[in-house]
Amino acid sequence: MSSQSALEVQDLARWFDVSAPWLTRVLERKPRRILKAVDGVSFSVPRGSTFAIVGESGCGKSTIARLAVGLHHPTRGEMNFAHGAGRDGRMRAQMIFQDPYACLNPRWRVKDIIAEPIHELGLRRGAAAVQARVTELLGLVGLARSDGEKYPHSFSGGQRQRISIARALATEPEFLVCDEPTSALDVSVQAQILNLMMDLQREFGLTYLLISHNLAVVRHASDQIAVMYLGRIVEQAPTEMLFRNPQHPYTRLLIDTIPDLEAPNRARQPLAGEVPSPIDPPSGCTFHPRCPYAQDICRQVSPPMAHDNDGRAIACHFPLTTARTSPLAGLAAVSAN
Ligand SMILES: Nc1ncnc2c1ncn2[C@@H]1O[C@H](COP(=O)(O)OP(=O)(O)OP(=O)(O)O)[C@@H](O)[C@H]1O
Repeated sequence: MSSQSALEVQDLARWFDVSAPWLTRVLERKPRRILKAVDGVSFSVPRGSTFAIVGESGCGKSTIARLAVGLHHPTRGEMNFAHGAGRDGRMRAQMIFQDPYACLNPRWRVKDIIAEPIHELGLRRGAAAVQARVTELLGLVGLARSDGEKYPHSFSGGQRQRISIARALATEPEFLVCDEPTSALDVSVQAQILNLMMDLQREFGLTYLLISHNLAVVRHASDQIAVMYLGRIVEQAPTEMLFRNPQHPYTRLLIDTIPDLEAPNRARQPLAGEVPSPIDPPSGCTFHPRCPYAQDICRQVSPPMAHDNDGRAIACHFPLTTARTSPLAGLAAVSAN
């Protein structure tokens, strides 16, 4: 494992057995059904950086987040953190969820919620030291000492997310897995929480795995983006490269769904159709039924992942080259006639 990496993921897969119960299967002659939520994903996350995973609902993002914090075990492949379990035997990866309210005990005061992991892990000795640390953590996330006396229901969604960040920081993590941390929040509050996360990253050298269905949300917060479709990464690149020159048709279509204030009249191809079921995925390239460029080979052969020297990886038989980034717009213009 490279000393620069905080996390290396190699050929990671997580399958779920979604078959009917055994007796039903035998009596009704139903086949076993396997859902490949994540199927052969590889990436590495440099220390102190933010690696975002984006894609539509059901593509496997949350399953990767859960694998990262040990809530799922891989069916195949590996996920290695640089720090391992740490010298003190504890994992330094913590998770921040979409719905902070569901993760905060409603009967506990905020100061007790934040103090619990400090006490559990023995990170401070004595009530005064724990209390001082709680006050420090509240300050770090922009809350007042007096907020510690209140219960979670007294806070807005954004403030609750600040509380769950403080609780995560209480464990002194090196790695935070953030699963849709802002999607339950108003747009203005989303930016505040993302800015807070970026400030904390700079201050403590944290590494983030940021999961989102929304490319616009991760654009300013991430260093690299992996775009997932039906359990696989279809394109991965440094953030600005991905936005400037998306090469997978799916990435291009996702970018086209972002309202663009600078070019509101730009021709766009809508992202048509639903994500197919991962229980019975399409043959070949699983994106082919929705792809404007699909040809016979796309229906038959799954494209391998190709890496270039600039840090881009892409799995597509017909990547959009720079000269070809506008045919989608061309198609839209043709279909409008
Ligand atoms: N425990 C499970 N048992 C069976 N299927 C599961 C389980 N967890 C996830 N899945 C399925 O795996 C696929 C990927 O789910 P996952 O939650 O990882 O996707 P996602 O991209 O995070 O979507 P969303 O944004 O809707 O959560 C989905 O089809 C989902 O129904």
